[in-house]
Amino acid sequence: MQREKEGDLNHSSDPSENIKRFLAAMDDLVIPRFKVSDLEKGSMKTVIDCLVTLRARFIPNVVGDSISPTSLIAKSGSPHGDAFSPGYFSPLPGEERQKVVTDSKFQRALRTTVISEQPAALRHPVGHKFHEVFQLKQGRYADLPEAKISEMMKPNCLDNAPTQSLLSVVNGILDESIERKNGEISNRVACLLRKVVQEIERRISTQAEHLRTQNNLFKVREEKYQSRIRVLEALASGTNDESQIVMDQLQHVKSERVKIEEREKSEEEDVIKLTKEKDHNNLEISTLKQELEITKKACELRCTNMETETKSTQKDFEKKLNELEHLLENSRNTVKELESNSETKSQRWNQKENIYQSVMEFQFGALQELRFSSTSIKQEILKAQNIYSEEFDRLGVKLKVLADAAENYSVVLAENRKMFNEIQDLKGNIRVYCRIRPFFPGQKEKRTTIEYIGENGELVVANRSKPGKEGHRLFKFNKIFGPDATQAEVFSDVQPLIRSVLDGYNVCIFAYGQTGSGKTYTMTGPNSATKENWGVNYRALNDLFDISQRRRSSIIYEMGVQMVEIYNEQVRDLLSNDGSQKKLGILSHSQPNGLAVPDASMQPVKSTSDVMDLMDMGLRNRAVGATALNERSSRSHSVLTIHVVGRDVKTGAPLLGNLHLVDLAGSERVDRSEVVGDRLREAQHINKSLSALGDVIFALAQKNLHVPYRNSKLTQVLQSSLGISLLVIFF
Ligand SMILES: Nc1ncnc2c1ncn2[C@@H]1O[C@H](COP(=O)(O)OP(=O)(O)OP(=O)(O)O)[C@@H](O)[C@H]1O
Repeated sequence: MQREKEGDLNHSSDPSENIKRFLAAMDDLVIPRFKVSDLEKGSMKTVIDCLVTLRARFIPNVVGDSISPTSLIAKSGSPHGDAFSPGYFSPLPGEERQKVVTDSKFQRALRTTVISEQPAALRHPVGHKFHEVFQLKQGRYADLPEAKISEMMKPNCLDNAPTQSLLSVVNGILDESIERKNGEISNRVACLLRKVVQEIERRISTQAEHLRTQNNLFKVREEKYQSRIRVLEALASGTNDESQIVMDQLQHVKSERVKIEEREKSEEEDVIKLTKEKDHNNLEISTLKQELEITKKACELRCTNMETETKSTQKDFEKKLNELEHLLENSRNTVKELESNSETKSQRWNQKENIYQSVMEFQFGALQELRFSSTSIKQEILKAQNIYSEEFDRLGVKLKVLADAAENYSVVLAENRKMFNEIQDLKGNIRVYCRIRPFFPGQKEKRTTIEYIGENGELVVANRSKPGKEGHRLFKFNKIFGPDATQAEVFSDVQPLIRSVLDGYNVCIFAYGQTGSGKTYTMTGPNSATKENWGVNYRALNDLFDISQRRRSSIIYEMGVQMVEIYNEQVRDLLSNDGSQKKLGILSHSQPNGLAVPDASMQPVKSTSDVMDLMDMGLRNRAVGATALNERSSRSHSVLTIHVVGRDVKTGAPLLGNLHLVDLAGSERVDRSEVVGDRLREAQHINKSLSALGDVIFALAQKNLHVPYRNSKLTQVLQSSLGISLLVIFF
């Protein structure tokens, strides 16, 4: 085919040969083909199918009917168009295609006449005759023999004659008649002329018909093309929108590309950085590898050690395993024993279970009884509840009475307090008790000077150096405690006065006597005293806190302690923490709170133990010196003052009371103590202050207007309390 298209010069001039070559080409292309006999029979269906398939193979995009026969003719370009005539390529079916085939033959006839009339005329016998007619141009048509004209007049004789030849015949006849001047034409020529003209007319009408058909076809195709154009236009407009979207996308892609480029740049930088890091890491890895190598070697060494250890351990394990197996054997034996024991135990448990079962049954019976009794108890409880509610009502009434009584209690208490203190007053503001110290071990009791101890405080002391009445002296005291009197008995007479302190009175308790006469013993107690040996101080303080605790619902008390010593007419603080021995000043006028030495430390106390701790501290600080009479003789007055501040809970009225516990210095005569120098001076100060105290007490007892407080530091310190105090003096 290609060769045919390219106008291969080797093609044969024989059409049947050409058809064979065509069919061979079809076989090469594996296209279903027609047979030569089909062409001979005129059956065109297989031929057309073959050609359609061929066309579809080589021109796949062209629809069958879109190719006009003319275009196919032009394409074929073959001068031997019998096998490849335009009609064979036409897709028109049936009659129409047949027409086209016919028309094509006509056209071919016309064309061959116009373009190359000679070869067509040569191929057809009638054409040959027409050639001969044409050759008659030099002769005359009128002179044609009748037989020849008759042959030309035969039907179908002119069918294959070229139209140009026919027209030449007509022209020739007409020219010939014009040349004859008279215009006559023979009948034979006229018949020939008519025949030729009729053939020409027939051909023209056929051509016109064909043109009409073609025109219709073209119209139909035009409409088709128009609709296709519209579709394509629609598609083109759609394509515009799409192209716009594509442009946007392209823009977006460009921006994305820029971003990607930037990212690539940063990634490149990262890559550089990473490469550096990689180098660094590689370096580290190489060092690590070296370390690893070293470690590996060490590990190998360790492994070898461990292997040796493992072997030894394995041996140990094997030994232990043997031991364990032995133990296991023992254990098995034990288990067997235990199993037999457990068997006996289980039998015992079964027995016990039976016992428990019977006990349970008994308990169940008891439970039933308990249930009965609980219901009866419930009833009793209900009864009791009723009784209780009645009782509560009655109690409420009684409680009201009690509340009323409590209202009056504080009034009664105040009255009671007043009466109590009046009784104390009646007993005397100043009480002087005498306590006789027992003989020390080794002293002869026959050498006693005490002749008589009366019931009412009379004491007769014998002075054996003086004869007669002068040898006996009578002393009168509020009470005399004999050598056998206990600490508790001594305190019992003082005890009521402690209560008065909490009622707002000032109480002074002195211990007066010679060195070694038992002042400290009476006031404090012996060294490391037990509760039984406690002196007046401890017992008084204990009572003070006890009573204050009992009264806390009506009066709240706060207590503070001061402890000073008067040594050589100088006042020192015994409770100072810094241990300073600074001299303290004394206020000349009595203060409402009873504080005569304001600069002395005031330590708040909440319990007896607090005070005891402070007293221990004070006693340690107290100046103690040795004399011929007593190794532990104190030559200073110690004054322990408990300041009590009370506040009535209801009224808020304040209460101020002071308790002075005074352990006076030894009152022995100077000549007897056989002291000189500093000791003599100490003794003189002591005697002077004791004498001043005696004067003050005498003036108070006599109720003198003038009381000489200013004669000693001792009386000055106690001035605020001595005037309105209850005084107790122990001799
Ligand atoms: N009633 C008593 N019963 C038993 N022992 C006593 C009694 N009174 C005092 N003593 C003892 O007598 C000794 C002297 O007593 P204490 O120290 O109390 O005398 P003092 O008058 O305080 O002497 P100073 O003036 O030196 O302080 C102490 O050993 C004491 O235990």
